[in-house]
Amino acid sequence: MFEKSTWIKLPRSVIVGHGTIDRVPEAVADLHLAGRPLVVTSPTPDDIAGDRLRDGLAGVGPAAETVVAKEARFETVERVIETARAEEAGYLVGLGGGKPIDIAKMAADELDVGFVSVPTTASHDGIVSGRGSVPEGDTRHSVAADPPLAVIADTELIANAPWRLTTAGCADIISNYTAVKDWQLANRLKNVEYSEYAGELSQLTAEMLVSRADSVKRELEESAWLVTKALVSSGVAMSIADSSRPASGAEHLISHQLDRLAPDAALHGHQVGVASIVTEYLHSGNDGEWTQVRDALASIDAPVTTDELDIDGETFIEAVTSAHEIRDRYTILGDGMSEGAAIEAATVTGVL
Ligand SMILES: NC(=O)C1=CN([C@@H]2O[C@H](COP(=O)(O)OP(=O)(O)OC[C@H]3O[C@@H](n4cnc5c(N)ncnc54)[C@H](OP(=O)(O)O)[C@@H]3O)[C@@H](O)[C@H]2O)C=CC1
Ligand SMILES: O=C(CO)COP(=O)(O)O
Ligand SMILES: [Zn+2]
Repeated sequence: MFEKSTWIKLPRSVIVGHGTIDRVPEAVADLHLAGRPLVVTSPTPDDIAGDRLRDGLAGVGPAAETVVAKEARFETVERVIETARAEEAGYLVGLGGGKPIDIAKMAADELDVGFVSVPTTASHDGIVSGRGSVPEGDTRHSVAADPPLAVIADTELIANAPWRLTTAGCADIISNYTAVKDWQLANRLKNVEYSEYAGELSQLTAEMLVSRADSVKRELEESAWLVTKALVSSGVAMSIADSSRPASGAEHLISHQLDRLAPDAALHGHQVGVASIVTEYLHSGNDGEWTQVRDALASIDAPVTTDELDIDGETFIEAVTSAHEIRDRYTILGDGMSEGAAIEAATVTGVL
């Protein structure tokens, strides 16, 4: 008897383009979101776009309250939940990079209210996905949460954000190549459920971005457009899989370890990019596709070495050799790499 079932949760509206922040009220009305909005943001996005967003929202409902969050921690999520309850917020709007968007996403999930994502950077696919990521103590929690009801990405704002944030978003997408390979490996070796649709979509997203890498250029709004659309597509792949597997394999495990060992040294996307050069080498060997991954990263100005990440080689090797411990997610790292093998892989690929 056939007993499978699936529930795919996706954003209902995705609005990407020039000046779209002014369409947030329209999207809110279209979704029938009602009551007082609570804007969750961080200092820079609040300065850049907070008033414009709040003024717009005041046209379709009560004046918005705001929480300015500096850190993505569980206690910040709690603070947002308390404020939302005290203000009887009807829905939450995350304005900014990954930090405020994750916080708003997790708080909205707990409160069971609607959540709208208004990214001001295209730094990774968490701006669209149904996952929140919070560092806590020695580990990082990747938490399932409902994806945003709407994603409204203003390419003008995103294009004016520091270029390195956009190259980090590109690198997060390029790392989909190795994430999918890890997922397929886990399927073959450990019978982990694999979705062909999600895997193909994730891979296709990376291929399309790489094939258009020539158009990814500093201060070109078209770059923000290309990268944001790729992040949306990657987020959809994760929603189809109901897992971050299509976009998060061993390269993400290594990056999560780097967050712990060298906090705030480099951006998430840049770390996963460099790590994916090494994990691609582990998958396909010396004559394999790791040079393509490296060249794709280099072509969009993303780091390809530990020096460019501003992380020392020893720390990187420690992250590679311990990454398998942090999560029950089978990858090419298996039950762990020896230090010698990790140094060899990082040296051959020029990462060290
Ligand atoms: N949910 C998921 O799947 C994932 C979540 N993450 C999480 O996302 C976070 C990292 O994402 P990231 O976007 O780098 O984090 P941030 O939200 O910290 O944004 C990065 C920096 O960019 C600044 N900024 C944001 N928008 C603009 C703009 N338009 N112009 C100028 N500066 C701007 C921020 O300012 P300010 O300092 O004022 O905030 C911050 O300094 C981490 O918390 C990580 O755990 C990472 C990967 C996946
Ligand atoms: O960053 C991600 C996908 O790009 C998701 O990371 P996690 O698997 O840690 O949630
Ligand atoms: Zn990522």
